[in-house]
Amino acid sequence: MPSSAMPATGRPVDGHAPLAISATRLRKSYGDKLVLDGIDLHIPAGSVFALLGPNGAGKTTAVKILSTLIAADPGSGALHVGGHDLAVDPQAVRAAIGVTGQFSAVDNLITGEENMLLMADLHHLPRREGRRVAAELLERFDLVEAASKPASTYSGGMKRRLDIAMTLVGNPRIIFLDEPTTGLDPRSRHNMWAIIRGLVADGVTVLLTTQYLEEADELADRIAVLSDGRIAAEGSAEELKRIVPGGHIRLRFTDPAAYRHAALALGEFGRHDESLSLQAPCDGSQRELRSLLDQLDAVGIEADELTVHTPDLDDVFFALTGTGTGTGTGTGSGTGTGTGTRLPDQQTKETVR
Ligand SMILES: Nc1ncnc2c1ncn2[C@@H]1O[C@H](COP(=O)(O)OP(=O)(O)OP(=O)(O)O)[C@@H](O)[C@H]1O
Repeated sequence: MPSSAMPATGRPVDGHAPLAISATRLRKSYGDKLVLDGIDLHIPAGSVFALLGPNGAGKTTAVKILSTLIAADPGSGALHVGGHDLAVDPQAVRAAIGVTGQFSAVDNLITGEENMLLMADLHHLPRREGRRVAAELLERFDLVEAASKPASTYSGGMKRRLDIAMTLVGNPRIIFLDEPTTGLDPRSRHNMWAIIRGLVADGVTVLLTTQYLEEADELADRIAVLSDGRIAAEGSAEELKRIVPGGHIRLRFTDPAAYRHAALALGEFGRHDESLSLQAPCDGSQRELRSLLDQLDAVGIEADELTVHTPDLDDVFFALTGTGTGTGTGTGSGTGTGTGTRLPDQQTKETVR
């Protein structure tokens, strides 16, 4: 969507969805450390937007600013959330949003239900309404059985669910989720994804930060890759994957002679002598695959293993940060490894826009 079609007011233009969050030239430094170097974010209502980056990239800082917890630096452009100007009416922004941070808001000393009722009190819900909302959310987040037990006895996944349920007590239409699945096991992570999808189906806008490439790929309509305080690339997962040439076929042999013949037939590229494997660039299309197999057939060689790798977000990240290739993680569908791929902490920047 062109940025000219995205006003900061939250109103729709040219039939586009209204913007739930809009930030221009968002800047933040801590002392002489520049954390956000003038980033732009335009997030349509009812969508999931992922801020993706390694430790220290500035994801939490962006969330803290947009949720009014800390101020942006002077010199930042306009910042609007829920149609409200952060500089003019932070109270209205607070009323429109819910925030689940990396550090849980759950009080471990009281029960899940008491935590929920406390939130209902904070939102000034009448007692009966508070009980109704708490019961509904405990049910929705599969916490009915645990509701009368102290939160200290909950697993990490249960605590995270309670945390989000508490965030929803005020029925926010915009939710910030700061690394919602960090530290969760694969099952809890998938449960959390289902919860997030449910929120979006209800029309809620979600800004989530994550270090997991797979999570952004699974959930987000749009993804911004934060690198060195700037957005190195932004787009849908598919758009981002198109900017990198990560596709290849990997052929593995057990017979060294067959390996050498295949290497000669295919033009000696992508040799890994130790593992007796060859890697040939391929866009994953039937035509390219057939052509490569025809070349092998012509010299009467059969590989013992053949895998097709299509570009995934690993490739995007490595291309954007110039840290090598993310080969070997997305074999087959190219959509991840099942447990989530975490970004490396160290990166160097290479702008690809
Ligand atoms: N209050 C603070 N004072 C000084 N430096 C800070 C402060 N808060 C954050 N930083 C620094 O700003 C940088 C960005 O931190 P931030 O927490 O926004 O990163 P992040 O992308 O959310 O990382 P993580 O995935 O580890 O949470 C880091 O280098 C961090 O050390």
